[in-house]
Amino acid sequence: MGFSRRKRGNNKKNVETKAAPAADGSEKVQKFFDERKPYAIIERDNENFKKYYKAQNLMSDQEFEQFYNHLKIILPSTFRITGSRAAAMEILDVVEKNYVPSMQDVVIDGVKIEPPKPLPWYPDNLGWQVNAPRLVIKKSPEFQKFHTFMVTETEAGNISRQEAVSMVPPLLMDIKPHQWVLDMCAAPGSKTAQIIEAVHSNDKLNEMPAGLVVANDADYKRSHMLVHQSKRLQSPCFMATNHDGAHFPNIHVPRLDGSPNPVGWQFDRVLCDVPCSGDGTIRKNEKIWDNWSTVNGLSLHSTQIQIFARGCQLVKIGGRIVYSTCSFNPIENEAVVAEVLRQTKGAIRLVDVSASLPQLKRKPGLSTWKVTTKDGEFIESMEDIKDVRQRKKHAPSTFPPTAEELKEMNLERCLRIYPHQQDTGGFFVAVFEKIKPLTAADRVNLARQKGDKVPEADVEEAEKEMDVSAEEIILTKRANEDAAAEEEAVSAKKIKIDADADGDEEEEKVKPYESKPKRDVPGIKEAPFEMMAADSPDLKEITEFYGLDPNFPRDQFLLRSDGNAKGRSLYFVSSSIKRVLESKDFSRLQTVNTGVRLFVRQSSPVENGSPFRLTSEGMSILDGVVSNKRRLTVDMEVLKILLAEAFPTLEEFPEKLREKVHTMESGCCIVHVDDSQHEATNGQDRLKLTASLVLPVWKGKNSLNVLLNKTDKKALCQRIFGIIPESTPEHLLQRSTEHQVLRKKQDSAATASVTTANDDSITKETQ
Ligand SMILES: C[S@@+](CC[C@H](N)C(=O)[O-])C[C@H]1O[C@@H](n2cnc3c(N)ncnc32)[C@H](O)[C@@H]1O
Repeated sequence: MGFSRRKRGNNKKNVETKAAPAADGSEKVQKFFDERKPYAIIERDNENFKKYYKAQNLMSDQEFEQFYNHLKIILPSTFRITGSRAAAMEILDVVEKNYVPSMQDVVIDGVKIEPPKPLPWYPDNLGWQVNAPRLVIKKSPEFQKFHTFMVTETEAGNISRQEAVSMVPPLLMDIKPHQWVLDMCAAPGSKTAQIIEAVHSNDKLNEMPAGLVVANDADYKRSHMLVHQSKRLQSPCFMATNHDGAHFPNIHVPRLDGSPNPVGWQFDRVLCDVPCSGDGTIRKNEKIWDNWSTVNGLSLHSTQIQIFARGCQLVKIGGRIVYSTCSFNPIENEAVVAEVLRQTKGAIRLVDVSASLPQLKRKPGLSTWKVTTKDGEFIESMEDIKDVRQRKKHAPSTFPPTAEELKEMNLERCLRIYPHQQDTGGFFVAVFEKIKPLTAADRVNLARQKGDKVPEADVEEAEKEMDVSAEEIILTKRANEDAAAEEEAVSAKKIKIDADADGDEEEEKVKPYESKPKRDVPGIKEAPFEMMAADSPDLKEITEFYGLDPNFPRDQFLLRSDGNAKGRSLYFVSSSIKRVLESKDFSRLQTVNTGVRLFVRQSSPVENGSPFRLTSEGMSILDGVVSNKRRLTVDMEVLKILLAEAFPTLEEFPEKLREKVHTMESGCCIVHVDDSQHEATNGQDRLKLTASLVLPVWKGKNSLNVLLNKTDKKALCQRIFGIIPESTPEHLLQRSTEHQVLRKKQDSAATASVTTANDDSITKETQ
């Protein structure tokens, strides 16, 4: 039996979509999905897919039918509530108390629509599922209201749309705040976001985590998606890099105690969420029904092994490495796991995670599977491939392990998650621990850790490993650039790979990694990373004006000058990121971004003010270090004015606040919102703040203006007060008296000067 590759575009047009009945009643809701697109161009059926997976013996025949039918049902949407714990709990409170109760009894066209519900296995109810197609949203005011809330909060970065099963790997990494974590194939970054949150999970104790997160992606353009992701999480412990994961560079990192002999950079946790054929996302990416073929998995098998094997070198002894794909295919899953277990010769072992996330339904990994050629022909061994050229290209590691090998491997410890088990996408996850040295660098690090004498031979070998790796980076780059001309690369180009199992908004499709020189990527310009001297005049000026806490580390600032000698923005990094930046090999690392922007140089000077303004993304750090000199406390009434009005003047605020403001020089300050009076006032109409809220504000001669971008301001105003902020300054100016206009104009000149591309709301609202 052979599976020929279906030609693209040979799918039947205007075929009515076929939704199979689902066992759990979701077929009722499916009706609304199907109404949405009655003449879908994709037929949800693929004989080759069905035969291939049936042959893999994944489950009983009866269950297979259930599995296959469930693939045809459109995926419910799922989301995660993100951000620091306190902020996430606040959003959760709103969802649970304001929205879910109102959606309990919605019936549309005789079908009862279930309200959003928490994913039972996701910790602290922070993962949610919503089974409401567009038609339901249109017809139900309750769902419509919730949808608007979701859109606003997603834009503000407080909610992240992510496929439920894609949330599993970071949870199984078991990350602690002090750990160093590498995400090898990270873009667009939904799992990175979860990792950053885990490293910051102790933030309520006001601790700067000792851990760090490096998010890497081989695709230069996609690696910039990680910058966006990290920016809203405001972590000084984060770095985005751009390398082929299989050749992630070796870096020496200065030792903590300052002693000589820097250590090789290794991580406590590594995630290899490798590029894969993505057939586990078929419910969302319907095109897979049309495009599916065995070629996709076979073409990626070797790349997956290389990335995972490099991950094993980069993880510390005692550390954890997680391998995952959004594919059902054993060639991309167990076969990769088995080969890397083989190659690492007992240095890593599969961890039994059956007790973790107990409510998550899963099946064990396969111990055996069927292999095909690229033409879809089932084969038992390499000898079955008659064409010599084909045989040369086929990886022997695609075949299942021998009975002897299996005894050591424990492949059943892998997790297979199927869509019909809990109405999700499909995923494969395997969790490993490094238990023995794998490289000379491991042996050196282990000996140093134990305080043992380090054998000279190991040190030399470790240095050689470093050099080989550096050389490899250059060689692979060249090889990759040349590869474009080769036949393999041409065929690879045809394969559309789903990069993202995550159900994020962007339905990104990427090709397997092909190195592209940076100059080919338009629109992306990078500034160099330069550590600032702790006693630099700029930092002295900032310290003075904002009364920075003397204990705040001034030697952890980065200057990114964007080619401007005076520098525009000051970024703050954690001490662990600083160690990396100070590595003698730092230039080997293609760093895309790091640090949280705390201060921005203003384009025009302000009389008696600081040349630097504060940023909204820096608030969580600055809140603890800016003195009372540049701080105001306001109540909810004042906050409402600040958020809802486009350009509030001082006259609108209570006298006590006005008095304090008058004593301050013009410029930036921090506003702390006090909601302790909530019960005493008409708090029932609005959200009670459970986490502290701090905002950057520009204090002008006669006005106070919140320095938030439009999206964040709108989300906050809507969430707390249920209103949309005023946004048209012209309209406001027209309404104002001559006197007010004059004064506002005076202030607007100063305020406009503090505006940057990111905090653009003020410019528009004051000019
Ligand atoms: C499945 S996606 C990762 C999804 C991501 N972990 C998330 O949760 O948002 C795979 C990613 O691997 C990247 N990639 C492909 N080949 C790579 C390689 N050799 N090294 C590192 N990344 C690679 C792709 O650009 C793609 O962004």
